[in-house]
Amino acid sequence: MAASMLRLVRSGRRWALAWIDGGSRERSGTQTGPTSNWARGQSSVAQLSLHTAQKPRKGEHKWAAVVGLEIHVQISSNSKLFSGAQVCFAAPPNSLVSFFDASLPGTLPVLNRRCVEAAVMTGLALNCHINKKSLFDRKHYFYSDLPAGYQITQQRLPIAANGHLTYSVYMGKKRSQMTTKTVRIKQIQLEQDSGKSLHDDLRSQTLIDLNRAGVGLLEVVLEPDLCCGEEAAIAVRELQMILQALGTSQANMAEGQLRVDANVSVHHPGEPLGVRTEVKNLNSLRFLAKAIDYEIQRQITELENGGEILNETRSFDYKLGCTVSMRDKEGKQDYRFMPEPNLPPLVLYDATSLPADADSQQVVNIDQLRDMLPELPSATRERLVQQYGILPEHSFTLLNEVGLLEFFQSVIKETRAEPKRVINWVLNTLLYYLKQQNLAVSESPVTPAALAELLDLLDSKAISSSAAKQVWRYRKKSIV
Ligand SMILES: Nc1ncnc2c1ncn2[C@@H]1O[C@H](COP(=O)(O)OP(=O)(O)OP(=O)(O)O)[C@@H](O)[C@H]1O
Ligand SMILES: [Mg+2]
Ligand SMILES: [Mg+2]
Repeated sequence: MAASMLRLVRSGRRWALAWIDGGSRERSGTQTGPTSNWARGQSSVAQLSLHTAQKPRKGEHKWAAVVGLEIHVQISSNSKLFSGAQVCFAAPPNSLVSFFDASLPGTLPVLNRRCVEAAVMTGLALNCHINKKSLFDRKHYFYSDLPAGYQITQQRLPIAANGHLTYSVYMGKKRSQMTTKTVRIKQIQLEQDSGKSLHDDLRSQTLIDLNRAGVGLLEVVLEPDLCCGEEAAIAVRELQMILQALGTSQANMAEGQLRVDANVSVHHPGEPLGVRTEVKNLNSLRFLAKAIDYEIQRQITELENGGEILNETRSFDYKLGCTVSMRDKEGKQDYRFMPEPNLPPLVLYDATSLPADADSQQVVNIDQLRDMLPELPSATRERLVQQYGILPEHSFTLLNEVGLLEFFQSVIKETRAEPKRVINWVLNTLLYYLKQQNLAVSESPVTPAALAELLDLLDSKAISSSAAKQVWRYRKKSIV
């Protein structure tokens, strides 16, 4: 035991004293021995030891990434969560601000029924338990675009909890096998959005726009069940389609109606989860996937080089393609949660609890909202497979590409050709071409009617398949 040292090492969020002998393996006072999980390397010191002194045995040093998302969804509503001020994207700064939104003393919150209904419908669509009683809390922090100094949210008892979201990914070596996966939903809470800070670098000043202050948000908190950037992006895309089908949010990421905070950690399979970092405010699926994958790689490299992961908040620099530290989270952020004194508990009803003399305008009835749920993307896909005999993976593509399902259905309506032939042309010819040209479906130079006509000619054997391809090439050239 020539070079033994007592070092402070980290295990998850805790610190402990451990012996490091000769840089090979650490021992702690409570758990010793070569097979102890704790000793096998949660800490950065242990990683360093294993890497410098011993060559890892095959398969011993695999890392697993763990990703949990917090998704902020702007509710589609004409007015804000607690005030009558209008909600509108890109209105002139500070033109949509009520006294309450600006936190003038003496103003009180009045809960927006539409936002509550949107939360219940979203919760039902995501297989959540809807709490018939939920509570509002104040979450305090200082930021110049938060005039009250706190955000009203649902910390203790949210409106919905314990749901799940199902999504499908391509797996296998050739990525040809579609697998259905599930991510658990911890909770959905109603909360206020903050205002916006506009930094004017020329004059070294920050301007505040309170139009967004108080807009109703749903925070959808996912359990840490995802494993990489691509999977996270697919799950968020599925959620986005569900919200759009419900009409509870337009969920347009470019307009900030859906923003994601990605929590990322790495650990060795079978060992406790690692320390997480949180990459804030990702507003595109591409950046979400990139930020997560970058962060996973950064953490692995950091740990393998003997460093440690701090529980910190980071942001994604999309120009450089990397994440950068914003602030250390651990210990510093105490939100001093307290019950919101100006809002009573939010009570919802269902058939079993609805009082006989209840005024339907004054109560929110969960069963009534369940009956109003529209067809959700998973059901639409199943219907398409059944109705048209197309492959399940084709039904995914039809829904994923904005406007493609409508295009496909318009062609179907106007042609005698078999749906299977239509789907082949829509996916392999039209979509392939649009992707090459970087065009949206709505920008397609070929209309559904033109494609239907072409497929009719093909169907009636008036033209051969190679002639149809020629017509296609000519048609798109003549229009572009
Ligand atoms: N070890 C971990 N690795 C990756 N993600 C994790 C890990 N532990 C928790 N998470 C994820 O972190 C998120 C925690 O979100 P939550 O809203 O509960 O708390 P918060 O981030 O501390 O608070 P805030 O809302 O202020 O950001 C969840 O999405 C959860 O799945
Ligand atoms: Mg959160
Ligand atoms: Mg968070």
